Amino acid sequence: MSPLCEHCGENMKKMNQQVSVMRKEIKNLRQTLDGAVRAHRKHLMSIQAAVSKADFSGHNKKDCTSSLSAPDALEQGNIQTVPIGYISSCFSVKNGTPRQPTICGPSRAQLQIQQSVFNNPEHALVGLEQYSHVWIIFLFHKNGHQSYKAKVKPPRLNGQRVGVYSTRSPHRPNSLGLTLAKLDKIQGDTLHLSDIDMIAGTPVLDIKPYIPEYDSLNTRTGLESNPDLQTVSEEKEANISSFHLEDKTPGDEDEDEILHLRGKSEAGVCLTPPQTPKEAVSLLKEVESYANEADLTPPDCEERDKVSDCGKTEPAAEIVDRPSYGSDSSTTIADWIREPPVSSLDVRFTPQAQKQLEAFLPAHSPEPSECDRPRFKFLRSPEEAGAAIRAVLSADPRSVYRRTRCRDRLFFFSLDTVDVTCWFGQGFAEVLEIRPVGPPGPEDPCQ
Ligand SMILES: C[S@@+](CC[C@H](N)C(=O)[O-])C[C@H]1O[C@@H](n2cnc3c(N)ncnc32)[C@H](O)[C@@H]1O
Repeated sequence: MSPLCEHCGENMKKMNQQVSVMRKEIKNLRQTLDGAVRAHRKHLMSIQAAVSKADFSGHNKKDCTSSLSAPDALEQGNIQTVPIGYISSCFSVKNGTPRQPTICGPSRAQLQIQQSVFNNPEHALVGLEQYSHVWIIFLFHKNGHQSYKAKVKPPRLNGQRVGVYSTRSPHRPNSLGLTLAKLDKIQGDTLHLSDIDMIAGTPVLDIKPYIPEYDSLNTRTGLESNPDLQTVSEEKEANISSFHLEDKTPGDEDEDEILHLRGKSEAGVCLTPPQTPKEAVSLLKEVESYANEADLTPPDCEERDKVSDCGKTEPAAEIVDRPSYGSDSSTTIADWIREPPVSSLDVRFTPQAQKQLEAFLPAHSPEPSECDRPRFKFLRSPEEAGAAIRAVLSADPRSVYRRTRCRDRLFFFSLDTVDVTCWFGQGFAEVLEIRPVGPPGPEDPCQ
């Protein structure tokens, strides 16, 4: 017979059995809670990944659900890109499009920020009007195929092969392009650009202001050694961030949300493993409220940054004797960019082609639209169009294949609303015909 408890008179053995059942239940409960905490933590991470993606590519909250299924993807660099807009430009096909933005100044484009990316696309452009140039990061969407090779033959190297990463070839892993464009003006949600080398329909992934203090080594070298300049630059940066924080207008939902989330993340949330069920329950609640408010910065990111900054080791640089560029002794470029083996061409127009070009009306001419003269869409005058055509042709836009195998064939390209027909001789290109753009002709195997 088991002894009885001297306080309550209950059977001690029975009581011990009840205690051990309760212990088991507590253990189970703890495991369940641990599991729930782990699941919430995972959920939280996926939201963090989704929103940092929203921050990066312009997703808004309603679009984020699609990325929740790939929380680890971002960490591994596998992001799903979302175009912020599509280029509308004076170049409709690759053929004849300048190889770099500097080749043809009047090459104009517009970029309208998509309504699906920001509720108020024009808000994303506030402040950008203070810059004269912007970096455009885009997709070479008309590469035709996704294949790429480690070595390529840039047209300017006339058949010689170099590593793809020493070139600006469109055919590269990820098909990303980078253009420094002139920002002519911003109207609402639309950027008006010039000096571009992208064809119409190019999906744009990002825009960043061109800041010589950061982006040009010439200016950067000066900045490092000139404390006054550094102060100006820091002030400029401070102004930009305070502008972001203060210049909120009602209806600025996206910006408000991101600012709110950033503020919350500074408080952080403790994600150390719970030691007791009580801790687990309280952590669970914290995680739940945190996740519900979509607080999105990984709690350990500051820590990670510190570690990577401190532990950064520079790879040993290969010492190569490279000639410096111009007066700037800190910058070097490949010889073939400065002195390409392909020389620039003289460009001439036949009298007939010249006359045909002059018949075109400028984009904003007061002539009635029903007038039967053809009209430019982007270009401002026949002179500007002539300069653009000269610029394109003098850089010899032919592929190496065409230059060597189809030397005698006519070359066609479009610029704005103009179809250009020309031919190439030794050291020159001649424009034979200028016509308003028509439907595309049969595919030319040489193009
Ligand atoms: C050599 S790439 C340089 C582009 C950019 N400046 C860069 O460095 O990444 C420029 C050429 O890419 C081609 N191109 C432009 N837009 C394109 C697009 N959306 N898809 C495929 N090719 C394109 C045109 O033939 C143009 O001459």
